Amino acid sequence: MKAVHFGAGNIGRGFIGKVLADANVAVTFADVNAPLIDQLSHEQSYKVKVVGSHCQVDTVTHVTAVNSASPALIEQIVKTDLITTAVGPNVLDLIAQTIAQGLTKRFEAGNLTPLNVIACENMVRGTSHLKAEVMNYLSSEHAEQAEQLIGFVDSAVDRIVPPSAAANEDPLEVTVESFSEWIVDKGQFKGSVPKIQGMETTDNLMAFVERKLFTLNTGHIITAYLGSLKGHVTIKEAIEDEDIRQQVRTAMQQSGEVLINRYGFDRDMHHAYIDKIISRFSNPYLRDEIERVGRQPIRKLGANDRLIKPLLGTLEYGLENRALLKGIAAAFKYVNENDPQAVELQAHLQQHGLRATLAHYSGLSENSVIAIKIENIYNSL
Ligand SMILES: NC(=O)c1ccc[n+]([C@@H]2O[C@H](COP(=O)([O-])OP(=O)(O)OC[C@H]3O[C@@H](n4cnc5c(N)ncnc54)[C@H](O)[C@@H]3O)[C@@H](O)[C@H]2O)c1
Ligand SMILES: O=P(O)(O)OC[C@@H](O)[C@@H](O)[C@H](O)[C@H](O)CO
Repeated sequence: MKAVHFGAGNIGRGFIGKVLADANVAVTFADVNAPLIDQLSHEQSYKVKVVGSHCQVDTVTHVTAVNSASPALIEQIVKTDLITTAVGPNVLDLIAQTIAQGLTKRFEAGNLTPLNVIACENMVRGTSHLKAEVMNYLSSEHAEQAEQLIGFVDSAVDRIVPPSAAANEDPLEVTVESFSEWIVDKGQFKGSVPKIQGMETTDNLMAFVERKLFTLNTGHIITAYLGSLKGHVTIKEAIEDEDIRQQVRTAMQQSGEVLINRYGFDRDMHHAYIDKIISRFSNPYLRDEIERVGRQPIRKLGANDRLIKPLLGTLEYGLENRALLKGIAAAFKYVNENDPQAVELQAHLQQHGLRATLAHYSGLSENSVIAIKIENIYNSL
């Protein structure tokens, strides 16, 4: 089996590419980072340090790489059996055109075998979003063929993979936690569902997507923003601050009540899931900086993302949400001159004030009780 994987970054090399290569899938990475692509295509292998209660170094072999602007990538899409991505939600729209060109050429070449596409991003139903973008670039005849032959499969992906240490002598090496979870929507495949160890199928994907987003990502971002307020640099430092840990745990319990109401999760098991996540945040072998986890605050304040979506759930079910509100308020205190979205958010905030900025980026109404509460907490921080 052959796969094209867009994005040879942390999750690309450290998780999805590794799972596929370990399952004997011939993986071609596609990326815009020319030195990375040159080195990957030269070495055709790289090391993954897996760190946790047990540490080991694995070598991923038999991989190739192409520049994502190269015509060679289109040829790969003509012949491949699977396309996966880990490029970041904002980049999906950019690769849609390339995927559409590849599909067009594939249909014109008479390749009518099913192909599945799985976006592995922190984004609710990211593959469905990608599908809509790809369809925009296909002729009506090819769009019809794509509906028949191309499976756009949504997924939930969980493994903490920070960038490798700058001091690392091997730029291809990546360090990952031992925990990993990749869950895909069984009902969206075309043709037979590939059997890949490390890729689980479900017919209840949204429960897994929201469980992961509302717990790991909600807890992660609140750890980052509260940690930043107190001058911490890494997630480990922040979560080991007793005061922050308590607030993060409470926020995860509040979003957890939404999940319990919506999906009927067992409360004790969910609290054990929260404990496990908190222990993952303090993995002593990973250096995960607040700057990475806090990245792109505007994306994270979106109505469908890790802060506002669980908050809307607490309003839907009439649940306690003060710790979530504090996490949202802290997002507006996040200052990072190296992060264009943090700069934009602060500029908007200075010009328009908190409630108008919140309304602009999250869709919460400016004069709602909830916006006023967030503003009061913001003023007290
Ligand atoms: N790192 C994690 O812990 C983690 C865990 C789960 C999910 N995710 C998600 O995985 C995705 C990737 O995150 P990451 O941490 O690996 O980021 P990353 O920045 O390490 O990797 C992204 C890669 O995409 C490449 N890229 C950018 N534009 C491209 C294009 N047009 N074509 C091809 N490649 C392009 C970049 O050069 C980079 O190598 C994000 O959606 C993130 O939310 C990350
Ligand atoms: O990748 P982002 O920017 O959406 O979120 C930052 C982190 O919370 C995230 O990458 C986690 O490490 C990951 O979701 C763990 O599975």
